[in-house]
Amino acid sequence: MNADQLVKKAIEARDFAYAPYSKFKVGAAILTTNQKVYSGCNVENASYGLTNCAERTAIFKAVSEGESKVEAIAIVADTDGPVSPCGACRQVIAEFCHEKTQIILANLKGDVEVTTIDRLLPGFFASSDLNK
Ligand SMILES: O=c1ccn([C@H]2C[C@H](O)[C@@H](CO)O2)c(=O)[nH]1
Ligand SMILES: [Zn+2]
Repeated sequence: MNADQLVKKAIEARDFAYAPYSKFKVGAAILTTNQKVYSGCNVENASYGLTNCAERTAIFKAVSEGESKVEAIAIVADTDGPVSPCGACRQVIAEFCHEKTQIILANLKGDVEVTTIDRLLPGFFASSDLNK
């Protein structure tokens, strides 16, 4: 599964976004080190703060099925440039990625930026920071 294919999966997942409040639909798809693919969309709630972003939906689906090593993640929204994941999702991605995990930021126009967690969230809090 290459980057283009993963973006396509994210676009497909975006169609399932439950975003009646913001109307801002987001899709995500991840490829695990075992070559499994999991996708997700944002899921909003009338109690707005309970909203779950697309990236976290996809990652939580994978982890809850025993796949917790992310090799690549694609995120897509209808933005001017490649979508920018929120801070909470950056921290969750950091938990399950490695330093070379491809983080593919895209939009519906076909703009694509491939980046890494060190660029998205420098100095992220990690398990190595615990118990010091
Ligand atoms: O990277 C992002 C940014 C926002 N959202 C969702 C949360 C909310 O449902 C809507 C507007 O913030 O977009 C995501 O799913 N991923
Ligand atoms: Zn988020």
